[in-house]
Amino acid sequence: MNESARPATKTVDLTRVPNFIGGAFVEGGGTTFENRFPATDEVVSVVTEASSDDVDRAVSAARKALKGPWGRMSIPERVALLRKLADGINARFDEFLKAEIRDTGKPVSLASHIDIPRGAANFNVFADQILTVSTETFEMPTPDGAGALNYALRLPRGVIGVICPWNLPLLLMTWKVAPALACGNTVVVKPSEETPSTATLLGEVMNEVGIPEGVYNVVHGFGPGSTGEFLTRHPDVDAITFTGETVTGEAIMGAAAKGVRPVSLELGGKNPAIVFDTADLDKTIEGLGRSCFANTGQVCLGTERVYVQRGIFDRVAEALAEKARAYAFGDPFSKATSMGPTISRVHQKKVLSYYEKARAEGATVLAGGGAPEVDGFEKGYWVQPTVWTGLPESSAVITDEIFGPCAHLTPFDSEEEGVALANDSPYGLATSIWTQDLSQAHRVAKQIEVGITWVNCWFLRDLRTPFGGSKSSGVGREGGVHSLEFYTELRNVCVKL
Ligand SMILES: NC(=O)c1ccc[n+]([C@@H]2O[C@H](COP(=O)([O-])OP(=O)(O)OC[C@H]3O[C@@H](n4cnc5c(N)ncnc54)[C@H](O)[C@@H]3O)[C@@H](O)[C@H]2O)c1
Ligand SMILES: O=C/C=C/C=C(\O)C(=O)O
Repeated sequence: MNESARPATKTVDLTRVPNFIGGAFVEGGGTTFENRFPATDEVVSVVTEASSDDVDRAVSAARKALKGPWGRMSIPERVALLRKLADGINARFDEFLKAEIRDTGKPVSLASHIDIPRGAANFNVFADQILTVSTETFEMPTPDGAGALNYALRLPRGVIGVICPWNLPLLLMTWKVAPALACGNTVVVKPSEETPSTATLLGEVMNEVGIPEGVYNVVHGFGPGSTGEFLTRHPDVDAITFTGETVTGEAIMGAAAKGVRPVSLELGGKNPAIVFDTADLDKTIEGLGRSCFANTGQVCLGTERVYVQRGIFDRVAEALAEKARAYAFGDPFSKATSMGPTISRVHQKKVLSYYEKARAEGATVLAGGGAPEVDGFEKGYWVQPTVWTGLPESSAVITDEIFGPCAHLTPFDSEEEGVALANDSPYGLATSIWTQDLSQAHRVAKQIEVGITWVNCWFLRDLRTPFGGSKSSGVGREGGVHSLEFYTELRNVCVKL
């Protein structure tokens, strides 16, 4: 037991979700708002919104922690605590799992294999990374012949504002918090208003393992005119890392400009898949089935545009439609359920509005196109996995990020045409290329204007690799040493010998 560990606080009451500031759970000074279970529309908790003063207290607690034991810890001491955090989440796996499912409605089969394991693993990934990172030195000659030595110091940036989305709440939050802490920073986290629970529960684990108070803080609320904006405009926040919609990223980049704070932005996408006629059809359909429909299509790396070489178009279209029809809706806590609802009534209506738009524009609906009736869960925010073809590339269904379980298929003839279609988007986050001609794979991968390209696979993640978007899909890269580049600042020291 870490001697600095404080006794575990009583299990936090997630039916009235508090903020977590300076190591203590506190009611927010703002309003309260409801948190609903997306499968039934039932209110599962009330969340206390942080006020501007609460955000200020959280930033002050984070600043103070930098000057306390945390700021004096060695890298091995921080690493030991990061590993305890991973262990602490795993020790309470079922609590995190239940909280994540209640907030998101995602099936237990998904949350238990992706969200919670990765939410814990991220701490070990960056514990490893920080132990092996090096800096640089240069010897230089000087006129007097004695020379000089230059060496770089890698220092924490300070207080990091962390703003998270609702689609992979724990995973995407610790994807930022883990490297931030590994580098010796402190954080103020603003979870999505849709998914407050797991970030709050992590506060308890922070106390259990002995993370000093103020290192990790959680403030709940919304964006504009609320907690998110209070945080990004707070003058004592040294850097901001954000994952969410592109339009939000633009607002946050603007807020960060005052005080010249660095930002890391992981933003929206409208990801293409390019299927060549040499593709292995079984592997391609398995991969596209996941990339189009996983997490009810609420994955930033997911596919919403599928370009298929004409010779195999009909086979791919029918096989993908069959995949869409095979999903089982139902109780997210049941292992038999393979697709959950969307996150909210608002998002469900957004997705269904595109389904209507496609129908109105004369799309051929190969599968889905509406909302399913789910026995016992009639009030849930359900949408059908949907496959279309026949729309012009100018359709909003093909240009806008829908963030639902839907994809439009377009045939193409030449490789050049396939590449041009895939690149015809202001977004540039991810793509997948399906071909057994690996020369073609390498040639095409170099031309697609995205941050991440998968060949004959999807969402295969080596966490040491650079992760991020090009064009309107982001600024910067996180993952491996790239996260350390964002969460530290390099200082060069030149010593005259
Ligand atoms: N690139 C990636 O790695 C990645 C990963 C997951 C999700 N996303 C994107 O996130 C979006 C879905 O998530 P979302 O709906 O939660 O995104 P969102 O932009 O609506 O909200 C994200 C977070 O930002 C906060 N926020 C909103 N406006 C703000 C403002 N003006 N100032 C400060 N904070 C503000 C929200 O409260 C929330 O916590 C999709 O576009 C998806 O593509 C991207
Ligand atoms: O919805 C977006 C998913 C992002 C996934 C990661 O950031 C990751 O796998 O580290």
